[in-house]
Amino acid sequence: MARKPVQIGRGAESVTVQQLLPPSTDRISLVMAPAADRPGYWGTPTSTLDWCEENYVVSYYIAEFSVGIGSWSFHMTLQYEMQLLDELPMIYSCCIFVYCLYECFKQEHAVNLFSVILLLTFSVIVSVIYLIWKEPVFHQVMYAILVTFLVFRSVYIVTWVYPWLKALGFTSLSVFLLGFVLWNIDNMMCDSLRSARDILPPVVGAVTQLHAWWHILTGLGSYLHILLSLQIRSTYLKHRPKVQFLCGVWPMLHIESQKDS
Ligand SMILES: CCCCCCCC/C=C\CCCCCCCC(=O)N[C@@H](CO)[C@H](O)/C=C/CCCCCCCCCCCCC
Ligand SMILES: [Ca+2]
Ligand SMILES: [Zn+2]
Repeated sequence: MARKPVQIGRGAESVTVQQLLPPSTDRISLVMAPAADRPGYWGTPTSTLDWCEENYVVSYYIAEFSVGIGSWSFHMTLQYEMQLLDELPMIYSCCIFVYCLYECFKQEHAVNLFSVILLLTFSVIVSVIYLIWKEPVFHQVMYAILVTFLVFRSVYIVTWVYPWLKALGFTSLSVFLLGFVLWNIDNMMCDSLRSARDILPPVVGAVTQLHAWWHILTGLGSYLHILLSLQIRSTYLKHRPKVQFLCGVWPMLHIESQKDS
């Protein structure tokens, strides 16, 4: 698991071990031992998770560099409210993707009220439980369940319905799973990674921020998964979708306008 903030005391009066040390200790520790967290603008972390990336080492205002508005606010501040902005939308967006992929072979404009209510209820229950029981593993398991539903449905569709979409489906899955592997290594081998960063040149050290790779790879994997969902749905609706590569590298979906058909 990611490290939980080491805290002395509770609430507003609490301080981290690092804050009790004189500023010079911080600098010495950079040479003598794995780089340590520093105090920063946003105060003591109140989030229930604190990732392996050393806090406030690059900027006094940013605890951890990251991506996306919710994730960026969480990593920048390590405040509990911002953590919710990062984590709860994962559940909501994943529920939307589950709905799309399980309802993709329905007529245009059809709405399955039962699925909508089921997924809405799931989202509300997960949110309420997570607001009361601040256990990150609970959120992670709920998210993993939703991703597993997506994986099984995608594998079914690319195996039995549209086999020509196998490459896209399995690329999306592999990229996402590679991100998950790196996320686990970052959590389990944090001390070794921090020690390595102490002796590596800064640019090489930055590449060992595996949580950042998790964000890059899940971002890419999710993008490819959305592309796959769009392909499936528009193929079903006979819109003749085609994956085209912007500048020869970036995959995008091209759908011919209705009057061309
Ligand atoms: C067939 C391909 C499947 C791809 C699925 C794509 C699903 C996309 C769904 C939502 C997109 C949002 C993802 C962005 C997440 C950004 C937020 C984030 O990473 N926050 C972290 C902190 O910054 C957060 O705390 C991390 C939580 C990690 C939870 C780990 C979940 C485990 C995933 C399990 C995968 C199981 C695969 C099972 C295969 C059978
Ligand atoms: Ca950290
Ligand atoms: Zn993150």
